[in-house]
Amino acid sequence: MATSSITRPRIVLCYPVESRHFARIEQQLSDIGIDAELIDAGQQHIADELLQADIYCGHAKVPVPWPEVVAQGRLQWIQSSAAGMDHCLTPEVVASDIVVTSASGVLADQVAEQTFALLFGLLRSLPVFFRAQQAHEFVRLPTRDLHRARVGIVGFGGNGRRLAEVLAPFRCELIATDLFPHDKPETVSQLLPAEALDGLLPTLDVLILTAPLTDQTCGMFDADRLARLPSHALLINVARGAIVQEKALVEALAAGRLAGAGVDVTEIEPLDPASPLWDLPNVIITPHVGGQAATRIDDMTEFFCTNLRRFFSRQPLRNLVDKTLGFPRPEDAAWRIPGGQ
Ligand SMILES: NC(=O)c1ccc[n+]([C@@H]2O[C@H](COP(=O)([O-])OP(=O)(O)OC[C@H]3O[C@@H](n4cnc5c(N)ncnc54)[C@H](O)[C@@H]3O)[C@@H](O)[C@H]2O)c1
Ligand SMILES: O=C(O)[C@H](O)CO
Repeated sequence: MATSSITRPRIVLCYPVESRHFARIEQQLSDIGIDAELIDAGQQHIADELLQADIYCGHAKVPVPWPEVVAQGRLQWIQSSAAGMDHCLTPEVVASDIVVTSASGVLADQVAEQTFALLFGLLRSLPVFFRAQQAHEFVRLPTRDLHRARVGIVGFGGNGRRLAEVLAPFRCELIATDLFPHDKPETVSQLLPAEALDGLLPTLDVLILTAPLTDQTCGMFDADRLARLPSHALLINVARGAIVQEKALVEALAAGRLAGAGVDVTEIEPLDPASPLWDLPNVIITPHVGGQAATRIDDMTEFFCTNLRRFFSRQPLRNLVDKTLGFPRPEDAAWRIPGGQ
């Protein structure tokens, strides 16, 4: 882990903090006796600021000159304000000594609510009813329930676990798969290894994706895998678009081999206005807003404060990213500690 022996650390923030978040971080530093230079970079100055930063907390999707920043040798720690590390783990960062921590699970409440909205929107046929409403038509058709449904969750980290807590009271059966299938909570009937996925798919009514985008998950839902789902199944993707091959998804939905999809994320964002996904009647698209609810900045700031305290007292950081895996190992994940403290 990086050392905390910097004389006057320069901490650069690049996520949309308001003055109260800035003040909260200053207070945290003062509480632990650290005299630091705290800078709210904003996106315009991020490149210049990062060249002189010891610690960075923010999004990696901003134009960061990572090769120069890494070559400068000053940056010790990146606290990503995103859970997904796909924009942060550049080859230079991976090869460097820079410690990287993610926001895994930090946005779990927000993502669970988004998933809930997409799932119930599809189960209760809201796309059909919205269109009928616009046409002033009183259309009635059968709707579906969540209770008694079998719901698969792929990726059982911070988001998957919180989602299971939110859905369990509906008395559906929840079955999760994970690369590290440990610590099974009571919310799920089974926590299976990732390899069990293909056997699970034909038994599901709903499939929810909450895994990170990695070499292993990229494109993993191709036509063959989608075809394993029953034709009445619904697919919800609140993870990363590239986990699902969009062309295969469109074909499966259009042919009725899949009943519906709710996607907060797409292969390319923004989604191309010409994409056939827009016009499918059984699809709800939201523009990658799952983790964007207003409360996220408060939650992110609290999490950064926790890790700042741990960094300067040389305790292991929460959500330390295993750069080879592309996400934190379960033993370092914030979800293992209530409140992530
Ligand atoms: N829609 C949004 O706005 C939004 C918000 C936050 C996160 N995300 C996405 O959701 C992902 C998950 O977020 P999180 O906070 O739960 O992260 P996390 O790191 O806490 O959890 C990811 C889990 O997926 C598991 N996993 C990895 N590879 C797998 C595989 N091949 N099969 C099954 N499981 C696998 C990991 O072991 C881990 O338990 C992020 O990586 C990010 O891409 C999207
Ligand atoms: O990964 C995340 O936290 C969200 O998708 C925002 O990038």
